[in-house]
Amino acid sequence: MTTDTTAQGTAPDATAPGTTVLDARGVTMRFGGLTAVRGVDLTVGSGEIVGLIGPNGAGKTTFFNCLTGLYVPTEGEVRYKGAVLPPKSFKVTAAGIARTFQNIRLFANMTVLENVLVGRHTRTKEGFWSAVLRGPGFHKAEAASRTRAMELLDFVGLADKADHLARNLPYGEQRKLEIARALASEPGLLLLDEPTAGMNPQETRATEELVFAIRDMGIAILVIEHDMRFIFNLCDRVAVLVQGEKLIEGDSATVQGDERVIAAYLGEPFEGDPGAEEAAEVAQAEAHAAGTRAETATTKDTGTATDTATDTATGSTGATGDDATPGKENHR
Ligand SMILES: Nc1ncnc2c1ncn2[C@@H]1O[C@H](COP(=O)(O)OP(=O)(O)OP(=O)(O)O)[C@@H](O)[C@H]1O
Repeated sequence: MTTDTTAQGTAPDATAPGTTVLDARGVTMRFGGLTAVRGVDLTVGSGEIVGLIGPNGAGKTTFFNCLTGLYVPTEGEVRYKGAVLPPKSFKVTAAGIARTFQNIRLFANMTVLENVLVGRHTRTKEGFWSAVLRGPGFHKAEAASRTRAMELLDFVGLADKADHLARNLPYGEQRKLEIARALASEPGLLLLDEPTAGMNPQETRATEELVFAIRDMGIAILVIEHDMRFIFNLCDRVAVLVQGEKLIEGDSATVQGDERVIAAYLGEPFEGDPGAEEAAEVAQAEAHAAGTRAETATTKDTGTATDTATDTATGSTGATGDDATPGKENHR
């Protein structure tokens, strides 16, 4: 991966230091009777990396969707560089906000380069007739787009795979390609939804470097992630959502030291805490799994390799289904 930001220069939509790039106020999103996000305020300034964390179902992705025009908030307002966001995702992208998705959304049968070129369409001014007639303006614009797309692939470390089909890339590289495609729209704010999900520790570390390099290009970043180490290493500020509401916001030390965050993620729940119910369910599943293992051990005189492998594969937490998927192991 290339992280030499001097080679990449400054992003076209970079903002002067100290400016508020994103200003979300009182964002509420209801789905029928369910309030997924309730009155959330959040700002992201230029040069900042802000983290958004919270247990499963806390409303993080819904909040992201409210920032990108996928959802129109039931209440509240979102401003990007002072202007209220348009209620359509392609207009939000054109305004300068790009995102990646929790579930990778690439064009699997297109090449790596073509995927990045798709991301550039909001930045090319050539119209329909220019494309049909393929005049000099079109060829010039196309060449410029390809050059920029290759620069971005070089930046994320995928230049040598430009001609590969996206579906043939390993999982970690598909995530990088998603980031390159998002950068192709030349954003001033990049929203990353679980960028390290499914990655091994080395890939996670490389992603951390990549995000710092993007920040150094002048792009503000808001990131959702369940990997706490990644978040606290990376972010200038972290906001915690629990049951749709912002529980706390602050620097890494403040958030890590907050007893409600510790209860929701790391330790014992305390009465009335919004994460208490979930933590209690996990504790119950752990107790159940421990009981089952103890019973198995007493009914068998000799342990076998199969027993050990099964215990390891199912995990000591008794996690199944979604909870056992990569990237979900830090949901506590
Ligand atoms: N389109 C929708 N219609 C109805 N309910 C929804 C919709 N999208 C999300 N929800 C609900 O809103 C709540 C918040 O979901 P959301 O996906 O935003 O949480 P999250 O914090 O991103 O969770 P995770 O960490 O598991 O991705 C959940 O109860 C979810 O079931």
